[in-house]
Amino acid sequence: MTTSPTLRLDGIGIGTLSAVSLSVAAGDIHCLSGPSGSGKSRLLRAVADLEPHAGQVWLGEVAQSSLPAHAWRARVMLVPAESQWWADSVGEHLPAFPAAEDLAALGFEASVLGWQVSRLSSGEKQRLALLRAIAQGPSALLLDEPTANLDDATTRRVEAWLMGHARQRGWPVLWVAHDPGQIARVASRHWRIDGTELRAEEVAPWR
Ligand SMILES: Nc1ncnc2c1ncn2[C@@H]1O[C@H](COP(=O)(O)OP(=O)(O)OP(=O)(O)O)[C@@H](O)[C@H]1O
Repeated sequence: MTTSPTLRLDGIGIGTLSAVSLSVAAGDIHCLSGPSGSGKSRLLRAVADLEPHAGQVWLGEVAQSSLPAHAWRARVMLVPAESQWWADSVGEHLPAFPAAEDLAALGFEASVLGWQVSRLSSGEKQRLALLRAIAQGPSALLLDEPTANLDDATTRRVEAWLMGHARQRGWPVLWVAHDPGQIARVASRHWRIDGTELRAEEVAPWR
């Protein structure tokens, strides 16, 4: 497998969405928007092999259907809007000690690893879910409104951090976003769900 694969959706059908096709190149970020309930999260779940769907997803030369679901999900990593936590402390969810620069970029010190999950705010959970996802060593990222609970300054920091990692590690990223400003800042392409279809939208020319 190549280290910097393209993520390709080929005729994905799920819920009311039919035959969604798009390609996200390595290191590139595409944003996905659309009205509430239009199917953004379900589309990401289909790409992550968490819901049955029509069509095929490719990561480079590897087809989703050729791998067990857990192996696919380890490569094509979904960070859902609401993260799940199963152990008591933050550190128990991480496979290794995170890089100091990643902790700092997300606004944490190393002591966060000893924090109880029950004390985390929504925004802390959201940032730590991102840290946990990248710690698994994915090859592609699916982000469902990853800054929804964050203030403006923190949002900008998280955007810069994600963009830097996507570029450096060659991840294709599919990112659900509602804010046109965010889409203009992070995305090279913008797809909008319109009924049963996905439409390409202009990305702001001043980007
Ligand atoms: N497993 C399922 N089976 C059937 N319908 C579902 C299932 N999961 C979600 N839905 C429905 O599919 C539609 C799309 O849901 P989805 O969560 O993808 O919306 P969304 O575009 O992400 O919305 P929002 O912006 O509000 O988060 C909704 O009407 C939802 O109720």
